[in-house]
Amino acid sequence: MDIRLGNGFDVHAFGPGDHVTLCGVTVPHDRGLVGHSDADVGLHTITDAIYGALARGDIGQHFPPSDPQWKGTDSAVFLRHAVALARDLGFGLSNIDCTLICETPKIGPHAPAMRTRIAEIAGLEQDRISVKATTSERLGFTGRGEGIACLATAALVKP
Ligand SMILES: Nc1ccn([C@@H]2O[C@H](COP(=O)(O)O)[C@@H](O)[C@H]2O)c(=O)n1
Ligand SMILES: C[C@@]1(CO)OP(=O)(O)OP(=O)(O)OC[C@H]1O
Repeated sequence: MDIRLGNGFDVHAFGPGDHVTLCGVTVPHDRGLVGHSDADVGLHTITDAIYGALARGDIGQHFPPSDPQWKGTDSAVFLRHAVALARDLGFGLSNIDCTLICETPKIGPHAPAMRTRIAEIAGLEQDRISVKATTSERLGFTGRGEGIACLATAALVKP
């Protein structure tokens, strides 16, 4: 059995808006997230973790921020691409663990919907997907409420 682990990390800054999109779920908020795509920092991080496990670059190499065709794109497109690449290389996803880092919005109430949405996009059972959150105790850029950071790990298995 061939087991691969990958990690991901991403950050998006807050900007004007009335919601954020996190792990495929719309969360009402007093600000939005700035990005070339829909700025879904959760899905970007998970996507990068899968590319990392496969040693196939990162999200910006597959979907360059300079390319206008990705403007405003639903980040499900990126995650589906990474999962399909894994399958093409003979790997299945074993599990995903993701931690969102922000003071606000509160993630806990939305975590079940986020797990459901990631499961739909990735074609994986919900009990193989974890969405967690932490503040940074008001320290640093996340602590000052300047943006949201995310960490993720993905495990891939080739039988
Ligand atoms: N944006 C967030 C941040 C945290 N949580 C939940 O609160 C718990 C306590 O956070 P600390 O940073 O004080 O450890 C954390 O374990 C999460 O359950 C959240 O839902 N949304
Ligand atoms: C998702 C992409 C798509 O162009 O753009 P952004 O939404 O800006 O996100 P980021 O994580 O900064 O960069 C990766 C890009 O691939």
